[in-house]
Amino acid sequence: MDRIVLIGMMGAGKTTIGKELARRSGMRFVDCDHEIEARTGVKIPTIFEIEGEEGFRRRESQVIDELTSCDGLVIATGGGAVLDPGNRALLAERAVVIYLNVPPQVLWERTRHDRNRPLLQVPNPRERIFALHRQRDPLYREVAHIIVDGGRGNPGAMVRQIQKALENRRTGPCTPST
Ligand SMILES: Nc1ncnc2c1ncn2[C@@H]1O[C@H](COP(=O)(O)OP(=O)(O)OP(=O)(O)O)[C@@H](O)[C@H]1O
Ligand SMILES: O=C(O)C1=C[C@@H](O)[C@@H](O)[C@H](O)C1
Ligand SMILES: [Mg+2]
Repeated sequence: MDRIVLIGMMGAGKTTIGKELARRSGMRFVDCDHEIEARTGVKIPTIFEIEGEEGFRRRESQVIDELTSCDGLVIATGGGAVLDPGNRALLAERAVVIYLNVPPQVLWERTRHDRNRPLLQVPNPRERIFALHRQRDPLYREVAHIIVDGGRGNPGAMVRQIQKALENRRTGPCTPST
């Protein structure tokens, strides 16, 4: 299937890894968050302010439906894309879904200085990351065809690991001939 979707928490590396994976695979990279910002002409925190999380999620589902209908794309989803059962079904059916699994402490270290994540604008953002991770980890696993440990290793090494896993899916794991 000529369509790859990256899922995982805020800060898991979906944008970083997705861009590099697309470059090396001769595919086009698209980021659902950026697509929503381009269509609305405002940043995500502004959408949350005006339309609430519910309004943002409606836009997110629309973009997921459209992008997963196009071929040749590496798609980075927003961290909450798997919350909606309809999104989960579309993703699992239409794409090879890769979960970038990163421990919450690492996610916290990567996102702590970023102001562009409305769900982290709370008195204790670290606790929030841990809670979101507990809630979402089972959903990411439910949808994923491939799970990669994204907490260690530089992005280049992770992309190679993903390419190998994709190749194994296509051809089956290599078994020694007797
Ligand atoms: N494998 C990695 N090793 C070290 N740092 C990384 C790795 N992957 C990403 N990072 C860094 O972590 C930060 C978050 O990465 P990125 O923006 O790609 O995450 P994301 O999953 O797209 O987050 P969001 O859901 O908020 O868009 C960036 O500063 C990036 O440089
Ligand atoms: O984890 C989430 O629910 C979110 C993650 C970001 O990618 C954005 O999609 C938005 O900030 C919501
Ligand atoms: Mg991103």
